[in-house]
Amino acid sequence: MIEFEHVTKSYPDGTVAVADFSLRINSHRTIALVGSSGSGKTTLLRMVNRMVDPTAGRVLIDDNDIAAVDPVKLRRSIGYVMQQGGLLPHRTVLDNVAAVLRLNGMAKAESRERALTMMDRVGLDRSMAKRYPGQLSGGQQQRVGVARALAPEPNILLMDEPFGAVDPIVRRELQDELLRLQAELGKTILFVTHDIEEAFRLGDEVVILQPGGVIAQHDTPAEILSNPADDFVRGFVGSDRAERQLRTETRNGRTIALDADGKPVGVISE
Ligand SMILES: Nc1ncnc2c1ncn2[C@@H]1O[C@H](COP(=O)(O)OP(=O)(O)OP(=O)(O)O)[C@@H](O)[C@H]1O
Repeated sequence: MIEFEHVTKSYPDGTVAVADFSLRINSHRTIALVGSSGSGKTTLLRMVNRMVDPTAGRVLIDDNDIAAVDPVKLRRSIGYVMQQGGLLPHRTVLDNVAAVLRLNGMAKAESRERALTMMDRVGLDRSMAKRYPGQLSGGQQQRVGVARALAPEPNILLMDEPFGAVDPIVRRELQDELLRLQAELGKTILFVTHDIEEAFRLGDEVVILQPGGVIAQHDTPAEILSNPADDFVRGFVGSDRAERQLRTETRNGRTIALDADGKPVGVISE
């Protein structure tokens, strides 16, 4: 369990990135933090592995205040996937995936074996192991990033816009892959995105942020769509948009879903 208790982060230049933010994240859940640029998402995520320390308030993991935990040790125990993958360009894929294992003192042969298994897990062919990150597609690089984060078997996975830089089709594939992995692994995932569709697809719960890390709504996707807290949320999730306003119609004996413009978007299965 991760708990933010009244955390504030102000930077020396006076910017208050997050003010009095509280949130409890239960274990084995995927929480999507979504908000526009500058709403404090990255700041909050980085508080969990102490890449950012709050100026006030506390962050607890399993009831322990992480301010008392050595930051390097903490970072090695928590998976972290960044937008651009953050891979080491002059190290092979295999060495990238094995990097934290080696830092944690695992023997070379064992770490390489574990790294290959992780590559299998995330759907990367073993033939990629000897390549360098620059020789991979954007989607493959993100898979390497996920494999590397998962290799030390962390309980917590932090993901900061991990699929933001890939095209929509690959993005969808990577989202599916993450859903599949999560069903298998049951990690506690904190996922940052500015894309509400992605948040709804991946999050068991979604936290919609306003600037300053103010929580506009924290709920399940279904609850947010059916019961938006206010106009800000309504606008953010686009519940007034034509593609969200679905109606059904029966054609050729089947029930199809149409958006507000009458465009068919799917079939209702009985
Ligand atoms: N080192 C820093 N010094 C001063 N201000 C900062 C610093 N880092 C972040 N900020 C400010 O804090 C606020 C929140 O930034 P943060 O990166 O957490 O937002 P975000 O929601 O992740 O944005 P994005 O989606 O653009 O990444 C912004 O106004 C940003 O300019």
